[in-house]
Amino acid sequence: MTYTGLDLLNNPFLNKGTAFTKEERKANKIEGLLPPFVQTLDQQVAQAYEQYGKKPTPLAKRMYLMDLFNENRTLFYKLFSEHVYDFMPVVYDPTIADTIENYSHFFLDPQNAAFLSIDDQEDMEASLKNAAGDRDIKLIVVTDGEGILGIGDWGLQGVDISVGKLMVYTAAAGVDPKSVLPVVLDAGTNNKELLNDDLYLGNHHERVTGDNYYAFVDKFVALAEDLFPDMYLHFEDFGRDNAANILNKYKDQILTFNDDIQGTGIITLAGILGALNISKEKFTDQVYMSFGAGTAGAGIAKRIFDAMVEEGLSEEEARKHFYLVDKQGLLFDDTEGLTPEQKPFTRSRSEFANADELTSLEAAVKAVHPTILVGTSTQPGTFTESIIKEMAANTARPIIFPLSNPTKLAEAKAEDLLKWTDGKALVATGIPVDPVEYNGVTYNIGQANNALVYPGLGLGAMAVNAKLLSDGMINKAAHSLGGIVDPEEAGAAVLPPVSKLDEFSMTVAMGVAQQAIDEKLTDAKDAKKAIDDIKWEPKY
Ligand SMILES: NC(=O)c1ccc[n+]([C@@H]2O[C@H](COP(=O)([O-])OP(=O)(O)OC[C@H]3O[C@@H](n4cnc5c(N)ncnc54)[C@H](O)[C@@H]3O)[C@@H](O)[C@H]2O)c1
Ligand SMILES: O=C(O)C[C@H](O)C(=O)O
Ligand SMILES: [Mn+2]
Repeated sequence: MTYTGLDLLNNPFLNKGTAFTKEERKANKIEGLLPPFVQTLDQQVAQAYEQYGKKPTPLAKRMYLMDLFNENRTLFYKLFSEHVYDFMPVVYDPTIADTIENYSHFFLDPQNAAFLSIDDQEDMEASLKNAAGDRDIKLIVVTDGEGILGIGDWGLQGVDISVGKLMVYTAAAGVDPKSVLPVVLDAGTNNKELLNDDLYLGNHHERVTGDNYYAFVDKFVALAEDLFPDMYLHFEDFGRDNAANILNKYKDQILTFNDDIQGTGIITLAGILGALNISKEKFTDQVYMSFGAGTAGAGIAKRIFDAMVEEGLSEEEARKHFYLVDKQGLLFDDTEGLTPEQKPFTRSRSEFANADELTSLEAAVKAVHPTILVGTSTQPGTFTESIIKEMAANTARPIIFPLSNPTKLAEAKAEDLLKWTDGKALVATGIPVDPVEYNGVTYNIGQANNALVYPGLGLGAMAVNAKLLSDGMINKAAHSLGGIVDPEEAGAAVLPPVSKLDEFSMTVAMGVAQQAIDEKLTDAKDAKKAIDDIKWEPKY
């Protein structure tokens, strides 16, 4: 289809704004619809960056960038690619949390998303077709908004996480923005604030659950597969009761990925391997404690467990290294309300003289002496000074990752963790953190956020159009992030810096694509060529 006139200027995938040449303006019936001076992309970028710099807050900056995104994707991504480090916390986490909480009130533009309602399922096929238009969709990020970051149920407003995750795919890994589709499944919301808000743009009823909910998800997956057969389907921020069920249902049938379970597992494993490169300790000697054992917490534990088994431990031996702490305290095999994902990692009460007292993180840390403590609890400030000092008293280089997002929910601040452990802690955080000065050393803080890995993983899998996302491909991604940071340098980070996100996304993509070829999950033969062929760059 050829777009001309205002249809062209209003199409963000094709619009070049003031960069349309005189010839293009004539040929496309837009002469006189733009100021006469023809700009280069670089001039447009300079102008946009100047305006960006004048916005007073991260939220104002994000809203300005979203305007740009709505107008002209090429310009948006050119600017983003030149300022990845600065823009990540503005475009993505943590600022995205503010726009999700206020989505209905801020609403201006649907951003080419598909809004699928459980109440209008007969429209689903048309909705997906309408949203795709004449674009060839290769990547969908879908959410139902029930477990947005750690801020809970935001119903339809969660669509912003689908849009935001996709932005990072393009900025980090060069996924063609024309080939992506953000989707929200609106099954209702249990957020009272939204249900009582006349301006809320989603379904004003409680969440539909059980068979009707799963039938809705099934219908979406089947239609999306049918309409877009080469698609990579990324699930994001589903609730704890559904996320793993959905992944388990589809992962052996289609090319699909759950970011909170698998992406977080990969980046946390990579961070632990990075930390052990610094401390020179052995992976299979570690004692792992998870605080918060929901979608992410249990997903991470499973990945670390699988890696220990790959290192040669039997499953039984490996299991002995894991301790999960959730609302109930340390999880035992007879604890009430265990999820299926928690069950493999529960302990027996007979292992402890004081098992009934292990109902808090502090008691569990005292009893177990973990060497690794990962927070995915959504409970801010819960890694207290006394807990961290207790941990540090029993291990030389405690590995401590407070991963709950956004910033206001983090279990601890990196600078406190370093101070409380006299610089010994090996820290990574979920959100970006500036380097910490302590006792004359500059500590770089790794960001253990799945955004460091899902773009490369997805690009690699999409480039070769893999049949499935295998454990081997996932494992390869986790092992692709080493070798970038010099572990001998004082204050070295446990993960590579976000400023090199585009570079190491390619390493991840190459590893993943090659693994798919080796496992015969694709007809492609040449990983590099497949990636070069699919990779998009922002230029006119
Ligand atoms: N850094 C990353 O890449 C990354 C990735 C995914 C999730 N996360 C963060 O992890 C957090 C959890 O996300 P999720 O998707 O697993 O959510 P979830 O709701 O599935 O899990 C949260 C878990 O924490 C538990 N919990 C709540 N209060 C607790 C308490 N007082 N003590 C102990 N446990 C408690 C809940 O029972 C639940 O099991 C969020 O803040 C999210 O932003 C970070
Ligand atoms: O969105 C993020 O920043 C990471 C993660 O997927 C989360 O849910 O917190
Ligand atoms: Mn998430």
